[in-house]
Amino acid sequence: MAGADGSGYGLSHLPYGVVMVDGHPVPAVRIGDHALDLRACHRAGLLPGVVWAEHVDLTMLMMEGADVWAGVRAAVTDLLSEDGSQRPPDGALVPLADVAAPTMPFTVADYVDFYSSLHHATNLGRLFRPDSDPLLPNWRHLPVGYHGRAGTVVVSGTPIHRPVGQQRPPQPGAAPPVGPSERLDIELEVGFVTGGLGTPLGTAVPASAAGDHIFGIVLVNDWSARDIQAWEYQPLGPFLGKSFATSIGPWITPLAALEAARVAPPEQDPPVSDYLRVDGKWSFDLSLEVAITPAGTTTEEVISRVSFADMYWTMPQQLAHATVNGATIRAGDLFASGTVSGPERGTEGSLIELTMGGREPITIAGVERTFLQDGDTVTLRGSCEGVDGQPVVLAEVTGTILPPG
Ligand SMILES: O=C(O)/C=C/C(=O)CC(=O)CC(=O)O
Ligand SMILES: [Ca+2]
Ligand SMILES: [Mg+2]
Repeated sequence: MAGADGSGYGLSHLPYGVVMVDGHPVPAVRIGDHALDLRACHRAGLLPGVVWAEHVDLTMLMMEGADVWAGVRAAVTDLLSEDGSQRPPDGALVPLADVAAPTMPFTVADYVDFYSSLHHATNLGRLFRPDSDPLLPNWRHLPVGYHGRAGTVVVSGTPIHRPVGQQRPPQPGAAPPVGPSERLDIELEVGFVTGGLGTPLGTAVPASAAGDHIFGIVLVNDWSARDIQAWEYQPLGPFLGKSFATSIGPWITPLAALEAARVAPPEQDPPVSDYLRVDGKWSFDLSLEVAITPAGTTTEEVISRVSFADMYWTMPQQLAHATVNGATIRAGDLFASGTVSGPERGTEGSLIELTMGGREPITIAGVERTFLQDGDTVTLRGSCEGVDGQPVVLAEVTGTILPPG
């Protein structure tokens, strides 16, 4: 479509989301600064699949499975191409400025967060467990993860209340204080969302079949209260320190839009178990960044830039691992990568790393920070190249910190 080239939302991208049409949420595809109303296109008989387009979000499109996703993408590409065989129905192309704020694009079924960056795991191991090896013995053998809270996954733009919780006592044996987190942090992550009718209980998804199950990807901010986390997490892992909110982008980038960004994953040493072996270019060369606008200013500064390409564990390995015990996956399951950090200073995906555990404040837009203050706004961004050489811009994820609710 005219004007979409160069915007990050051209014909080679076509991410899925939900927009409000006459006060009703409808599935849509973003093209430039417009949304294509997929319900209107489906009602006009222009898109495959059965009833998904009448649903309030993308969950039923996700359930339709990979053949319908490919068919919808081909049909939408044709509708939006200058030389396509069909035109969108009248009124189906809506300026984004005319639709309400970003809407949650799907109903999150289950939410898992991995820990797949070697650099992040090493940095956090040093900070949380200074007296042991930073990487625990399992780390290079399986993609470590935890189950998060699906109901508190929110769309970009949702304000985030500072969590209250129990924290480590000032000295051993003293009562733990309860109060607002003073070490509120972010985690820069990339998540993938699965689709299909659901796998039967007791069956595993082979790593080689992952592509059939992955609907698309979104940027994720796994907000983390480090003081609550540090006191609660042993022996069962993060709980309330991360369950208060997780933010995702409003537009889901289809896997098909990432073909030109595929790169070979880093070599894994020692070799992994058979069920975790996967061939092909399953890493993605996405350029990611974290920007903060400190409270009381209007100036945003980028505090970290990192590539997603050298994550140690890949999406097919994460999916194969999450199901090797026979656990099911469903449409709308969200699997986040874990914090994306690189090896150098300035490539860390969290404040706890950027500030060495809060010991070395950084200056953001002229303001000193260790952890987040009320009124700070955090924005995550990501992009790569599309198959036509045009940019593919992942929907940004933003959130402003509010005092405890
Ligand atoms: O090492 C730890 O105990 C804690 C790690 C995290 O907080 C990170 C986490 O949520 C997983 C990730 O984002 O990589
Ligand atoms: Ca995380
Ligand atoms: Mg979270």
